[in-house]
Amino acid sequence: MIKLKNVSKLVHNNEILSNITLQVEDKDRIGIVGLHGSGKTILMEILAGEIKPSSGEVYFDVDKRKIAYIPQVPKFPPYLKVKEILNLTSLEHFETIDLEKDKKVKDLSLEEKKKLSFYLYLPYSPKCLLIDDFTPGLKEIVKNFNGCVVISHHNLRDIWEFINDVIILFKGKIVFYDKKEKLLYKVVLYRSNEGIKEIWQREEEEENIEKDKIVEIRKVTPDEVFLHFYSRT
Ligand SMILES: Nc1ncnc2c1ncn2[C@@H]1O[C@H](COP(=O)(O)OP(=O)(O)OP(=O)(O)O)[C@@H](O)[C@H]1O
Repeated sequence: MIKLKNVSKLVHNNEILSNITLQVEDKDRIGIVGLHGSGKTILMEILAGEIKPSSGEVYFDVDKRKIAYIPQVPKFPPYLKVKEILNLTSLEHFETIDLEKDKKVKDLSLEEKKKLSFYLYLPYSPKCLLIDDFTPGLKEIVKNFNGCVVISHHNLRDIWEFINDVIILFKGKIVFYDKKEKLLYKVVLYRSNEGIKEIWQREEEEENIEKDKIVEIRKVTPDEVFLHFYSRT
């Protein structure tokens, strides 16, 4: 549905995305995680067709109006009321929308602005949902969305239940792109001549330390794995 091939982005001569290749298919649910400044927003803007890369190719095999893109901080005229914005669309059943219709944009929380952003796409029956920086209040929207989903966030914990695949960005590069289960690890603590040491292993692997040397086996969270292997300089 959306494909990026060898995409890079320069801003003021700094390469803030490098050689990104990825593919979002109809039923994919992808989480994009990375530390602050790793390039998540720029990548989401490219996936949404909002900005163009400096080099590489972007293919959209979908009507772009059907890509519901929820920016990190959606912008609407501050003094318009929710109902005035909804009136600009061909949306018919406002009553199903869980926002106060008489509230002005300036009085909405960030989460409410994100929801409003999503509702504006409803008349187009969106096929793909892109959320830049997930917030918990969007949970129901994500769960019930029928189509591809790409969510960026700075940790895996908050988005784990909604995604199947994970992309980890580090300094503008993809350093991990696979099924989320590949991030399930355990730490084996064992006795050695130099004291207690640890080894990180995939959860399903047999411990490759002699049994009588093992002190403890500890499950680690996917976020610990993300920080340990994929976010170090
Ligand atoms: N318009 C711009 N001009 C200069 N630098 C920019 C611009 N936009 C982004 N950058 C830089 O590009 C890098 C990636 O930014 P981006 O906002 O995509 O990261 P992010 O992963 O979304 O971060 P965060 O988690 O803080 O939202 C950062 O180092 C940022 O400072």
